[in-house]
Amino acid sequence: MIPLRGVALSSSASDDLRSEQAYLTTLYGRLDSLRAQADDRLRGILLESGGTPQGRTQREAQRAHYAEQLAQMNAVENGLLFGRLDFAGGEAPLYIGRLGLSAEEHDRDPLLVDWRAPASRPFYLATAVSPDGVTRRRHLRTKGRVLTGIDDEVLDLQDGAAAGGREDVTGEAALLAALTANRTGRMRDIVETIQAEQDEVIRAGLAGVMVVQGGPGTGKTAVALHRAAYLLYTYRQQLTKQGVLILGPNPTFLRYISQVLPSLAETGVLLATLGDMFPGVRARAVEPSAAAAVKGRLVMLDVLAQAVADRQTVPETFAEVDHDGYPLRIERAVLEDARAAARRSGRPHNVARAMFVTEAIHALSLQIAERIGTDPLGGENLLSEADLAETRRELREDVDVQRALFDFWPVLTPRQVLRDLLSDADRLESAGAALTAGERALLLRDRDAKWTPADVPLLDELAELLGVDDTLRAREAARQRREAVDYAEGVLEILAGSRSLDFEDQEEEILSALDVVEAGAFVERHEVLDTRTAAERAAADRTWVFGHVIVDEAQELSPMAWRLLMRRCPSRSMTVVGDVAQTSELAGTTTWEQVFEPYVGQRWNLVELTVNYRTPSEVMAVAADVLAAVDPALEPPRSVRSAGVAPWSLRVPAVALAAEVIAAVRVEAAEAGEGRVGVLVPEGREADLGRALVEAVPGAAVGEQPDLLNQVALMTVRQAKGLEFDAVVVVEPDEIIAESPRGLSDLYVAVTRATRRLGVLHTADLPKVLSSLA
Ligand SMILES: Nc1ncnc2c1ncn2[C@@H]1O[C@H](COP(=O)(O)OP(=O)(O)OP(=O)(O)O)[C@@H](O)[C@H]1O
Repeated sequence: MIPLRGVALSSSASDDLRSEQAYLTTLYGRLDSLRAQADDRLRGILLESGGTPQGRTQREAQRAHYAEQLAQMNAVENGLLFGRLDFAGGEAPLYIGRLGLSAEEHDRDPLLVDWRAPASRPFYLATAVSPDGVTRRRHLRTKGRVLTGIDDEVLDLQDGAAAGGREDVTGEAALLAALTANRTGRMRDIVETIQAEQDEVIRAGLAGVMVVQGGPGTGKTAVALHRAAYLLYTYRQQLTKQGVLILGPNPTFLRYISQVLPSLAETGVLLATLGDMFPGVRARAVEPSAAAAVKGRLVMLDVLAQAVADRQTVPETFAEVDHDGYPLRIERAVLEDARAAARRSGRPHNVARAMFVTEAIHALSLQIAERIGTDPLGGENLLSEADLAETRRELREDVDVQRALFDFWPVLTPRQVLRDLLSDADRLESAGAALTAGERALLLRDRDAKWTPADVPLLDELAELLGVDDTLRAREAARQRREAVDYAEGVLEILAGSRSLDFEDQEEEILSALDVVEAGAFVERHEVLDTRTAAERAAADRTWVFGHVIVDEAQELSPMAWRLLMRRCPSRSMTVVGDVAQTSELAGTTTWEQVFEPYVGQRWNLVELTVNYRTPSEVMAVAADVLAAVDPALEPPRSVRSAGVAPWSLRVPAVALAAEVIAAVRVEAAEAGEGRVGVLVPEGREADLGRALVEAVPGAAVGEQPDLLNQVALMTVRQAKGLEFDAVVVVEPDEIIAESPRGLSDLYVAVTRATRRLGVLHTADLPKVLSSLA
């Protein structure tokens, strides 16, 4: 590192700084002029109006293009340039940054190469042993538009060894600076210091399922996000249209990672939790994990199919309706036949309904024919085919008949079926024969209970089982269009009216809007163009098929949740990152084979990340004991650094626990300085300790969605999934273990959240797995 101030610089170092600063200034100059150009063009487009529908579509596409360009250029204002490669043999150096820039359009020698371009790859991969033609890798540090420092790595075996460079990391100084910086409550991008094993994952091809297994802190989340940016850059056309989905474990986590893609100038990605995956539902309620576990099992497929079948009913013996002044008996057998025919069609419930109605009406029309058309002389029925058709039409239009048939085979929505099922013990018993009585009891809840994330795959499955009757959809679309045309006719009438006022004393014929356009065409011209991005449209459409799906903390997803995701990604172009040692959810997985075998057989790739960038070695030594208890076969990831601070534990009297938590938070907050402190507690203590903490430390973040921007946040381990803090205080580890059959994994998650300091507060004996802290 060459500091700018404080230490006298050698003349060559200060020359370097001066010339790199000059280059940086040139880059910003170019960025400014491109930004001004895009801004001008955008303004021009916004001022235009009218034109043909095609013209408007083109204009809209241009508007979106320039708006995106501007957003991208604004996003890279900070950290535009961060690297330089020098090559052997006098080749011109390459500058690497967040965006590609050329002096002129289509210039072959770029001023700045996008970090995702193939040419940038040696910046992440070249080593002294395998330099790939690179003689020097330079990290350039900037603040705003000012260069603040330079780190050089000479990729020469001898010089590298002399400088004590490590072979296992690239850009060591820049990496350590990033890893030891205070946390801010928002994840930062790692584009300047991506490591070789991470780069392999980020730049893997688009096709197929790639599973990235790695212990805590190995950068799985970071890699997943950078991979999204890489894929969007490399396969832009395809992915901009279809969109990329990133699924994270909870809203707090999504907020935590929300800045990373925008800082990489990518915004077209849908970030969602499982609870967001059914449009119109924001499933946020918390339920006992045992209930979620039942909902996550594939046995629910039978339960749901039966719940739908149970809505297709028949009367005990018959039902009677009034038709055309006569009582009409609808026999059980008629409905049974109609039901059997509709079920045999194999169509979803709402689609098969039309067949049920047709069959029932056909049978009823024969019944009527028998009553009124029987030939007293014993000949053929007196009603002609046309009479029968007329009878069927009358039956079809008879509101009483319609209502009766609706009751026996109603149009259903997923929400209605699931709500009815989960709030009615009888329905549950009937549909849930495949469950035990205990499991059914776990599912039973109030009718007005709020949706939980585990409900979402069930809603999605029901949507498949129920289907949408296209004739109903077409009827609704036709109705909307009729309304629009009526409205347009109204508008055109007003125009016609104004003509007679304005021009009544003029001789020549003046064409009004009404003369040149009929209402239908008028509607077409004024239909609103869908200007939403693929991500926005995908969020609103349950059947949207994504170009690529990235799943984080994937070990937590249940088999039912995987079904939902696979439906959203029939191409199976997926990146799945997780750690089977950290699984908390009872319905989650502890082996990846189990997840993918049913969908892709053996056709998935497993990549492992092995270096822990988050947790220092002192903390990781504690975590390794916990991991050994989870599964002795699992290897802890290797810490890339030590923090020089020993983890601590403190036994406190039970009555003083809250006071001790507060005291520990104060000490840790002082130690953390600008950094963040996380207090991780058992679920059973969250409310009480949260209350006590907020009273003593105003502004501390607690509750369902703690705001991580606060310096101190208290939460359960489940909420802390994927997060990190400079200092972590784990409270009552034995209770964390006891709270769940996966309690040891939860404790493993808890002790691996710290980037610097770890402390444990306990009132009972320390659990054996933490005995190294005693
Ligand atoms: N190459 C890198 N350069 C700089 N920082 C990195 C790098 N790789 C990872 N990190 C940092 O290490 C920390 C851990 O990364 P991340 O959260 O992605 O790990 P993870 O594997 O998802 O962990 P967990 O399984 O605990 O959720 C983050 O602060 C991340 O920014």
